[in-house]
Amino acid sequence: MTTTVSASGIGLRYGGTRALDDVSLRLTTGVTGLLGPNGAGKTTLLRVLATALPADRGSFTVLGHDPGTARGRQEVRRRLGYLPQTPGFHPDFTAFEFVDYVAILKEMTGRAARHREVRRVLDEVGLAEVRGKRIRKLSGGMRQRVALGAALVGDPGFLVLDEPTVGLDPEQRMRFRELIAGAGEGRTVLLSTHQTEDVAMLCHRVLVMAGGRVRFEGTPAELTARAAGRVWSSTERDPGARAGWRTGTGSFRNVGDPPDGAELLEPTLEDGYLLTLDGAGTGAGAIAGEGVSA
Ligand SMILES: Nc1ncnc2c1ncn2[C@@H]1O[C@H](COP(=O)(O)OP(=O)(O)OP(=O)(O)O)[C@@H](O)[C@H]1O
Repeated sequence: MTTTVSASGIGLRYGGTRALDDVSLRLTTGVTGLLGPNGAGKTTLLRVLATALPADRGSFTVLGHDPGTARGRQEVRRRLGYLPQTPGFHPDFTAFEFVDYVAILKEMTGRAARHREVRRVLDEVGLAEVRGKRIRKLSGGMRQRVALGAALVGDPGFLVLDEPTVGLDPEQRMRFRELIAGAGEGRTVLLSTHQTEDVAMLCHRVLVMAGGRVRFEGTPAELTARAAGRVWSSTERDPGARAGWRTGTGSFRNVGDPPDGAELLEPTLEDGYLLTLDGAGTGAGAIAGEGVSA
């Protein structure tokens, strides 16, 4: 598959904090998931790729354009849709007014064509009926859809979504996943999330970051396969497990290095993710702390 976005050796520090450390990646058309614990550098990476924050070192290209030059940056921005972690809504705007405002910022100056585009994206995210409602009157799920609609203005080839499903209930999340999957048809989408199910259900590729570095890049199946033979069931908590918890059936589910003769279980993507963090030497404490119950 053709590479649409590629980055090489990206580094960025905030004072003494190394937020990105030699990050290289390649994206192709479709939805790529970006997983990582709090503070891994996900938002920083997305902001760099969205040209909202300049990196200290390294380079990247988006759809053949190099944002290292003023001209290239403008070309990248024209092809970019960005849904930030906290979209800056004005709550008294209607959904239509907000998306229209974003369309103006995206250089759409012709009023009639712009309004057609605003109606098109609000339709695409299923908000045609409520486009005249004020944003403060909309549910959290609808607000996120307004933000996605705004990101889709101008039909961008590269869509950057920073934790768009956070705080949504399961039904809204499912609805949002459908929209992201639709948006990923023919587009390059980079989706930062803490939800491993988002990645398992939506993504054709996944990146795992920890401590500012990319720790894994591959398919969801390859990430899951990292936990093959490393998840097992036991009646008592296994002290050798990296993480273990009592499940609803009363038995323990353990992740780590199983003892001989252990009853192995089918791994999930989350197991592969946890073991990847453990291998990175950055997540072991968190994994044990969160996962183990006596
Ligand atoms: N504006 C800032 N000034 C100083 N340090 C920052 C700033 N933004 C982020 N950091 C630090 O940089 C590191 C990476 O943060 P970043 O927000 O990119 O991580 P993240 O993976 O998106 O985390 P989360 O999942 O919590 O959103 C963290 O150590 C964070 O505390």
